[in-house]
Amino acid sequence: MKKVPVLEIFGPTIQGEGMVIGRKTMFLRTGGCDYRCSWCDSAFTWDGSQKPDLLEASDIVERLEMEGGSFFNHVTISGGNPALHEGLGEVNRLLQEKGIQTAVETQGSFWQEWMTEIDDVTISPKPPSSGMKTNWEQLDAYIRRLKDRDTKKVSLKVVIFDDTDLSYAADVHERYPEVEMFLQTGNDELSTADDQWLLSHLLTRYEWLVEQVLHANRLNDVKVLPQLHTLLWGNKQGV
Ligand SMILES: C[S@@+](CC[C@H](N)C(=O)[O-])C[C@H]1O[C@@H](n2cnc3c(N)ncnc32)[C@H](O)[C@@H]1O
Ligand SMILES: Nc1nc2[nH]cc(C(=O)O)c2c(=O)[nH]1
Ligand code: SF4
Ligand SMILES: [Mg+2]
Repeated sequence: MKKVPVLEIFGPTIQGEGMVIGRKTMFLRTGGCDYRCSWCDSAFTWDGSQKPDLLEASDIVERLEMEGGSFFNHVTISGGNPALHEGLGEVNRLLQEKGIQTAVETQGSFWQEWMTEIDDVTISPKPPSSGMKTNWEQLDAYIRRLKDRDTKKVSLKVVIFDDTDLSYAADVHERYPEVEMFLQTGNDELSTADDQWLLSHLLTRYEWLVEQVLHANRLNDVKVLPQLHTLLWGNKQGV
């Protein structure tokens, strides 16, 4: 079995973003990413500042159960880019065998067959402010393979920092009108420890984003969200 580089396991907490926002969940965060987003809030997964543990699927599930006890039935797999790791297929299988639902967060740049088995897939293509480029044909194929699954769901989530990002989000929405779409406030203050100040700063940015969407006729069928966990706990890791 292929081992998985694990950066952190934490929870239960609430899912702070996107399609299952507010849901009680555990987090499994893998190490390594094929992107280098300028504003990545999880750069510790790829910049060498923190070292992952290489773990077997059964050990990962054991650690989730040690951390979460009997207080969870949902696990969110994030990173880094979890889609770099074949071994997560076995983790997903073991969790679902126990009746635990699964979600994944990925930018959609790498494919794994286990992706089709995940209950809630969030694909988060990166807008111009990130400095990354979208491969549209690759994204087309990704969404095609995920959107017609029976009881399992897929959504798109674009983080917005400025007007150019908004226009990119409208392009994404027009290309995949049938996929549920979320716009998320970008956090441009990743190093402050002043939670009260950050809260009001991010709420102001959320209000700006809402205003923009209200007046954008290419964005009539989207949901606009803040990162709830950042409002509650600031830039703290592992929450
Ligand atoms: C850290 S990424 C890990 C999963 C995957 N690499 C991805 O980008 O989708 C998880 C989510 O956090 C978002 N994110 C990263 N940095 C952010 C920031 N500074 N403000 C708001 N959202 C951010 C990403 O766009 C993504 O939707
Ligand atoms: N509570 C909480 N919700 C989240 N949603 C997406 C996260 C991520 O880093 O992928 C995240 C996270 O790190 N914490
Ligand atoms: S794709 Fe995700 S983890 Fe990778 S650099 Fe961008 S935000 Fe960070
Ligand atoms: Mg995060």
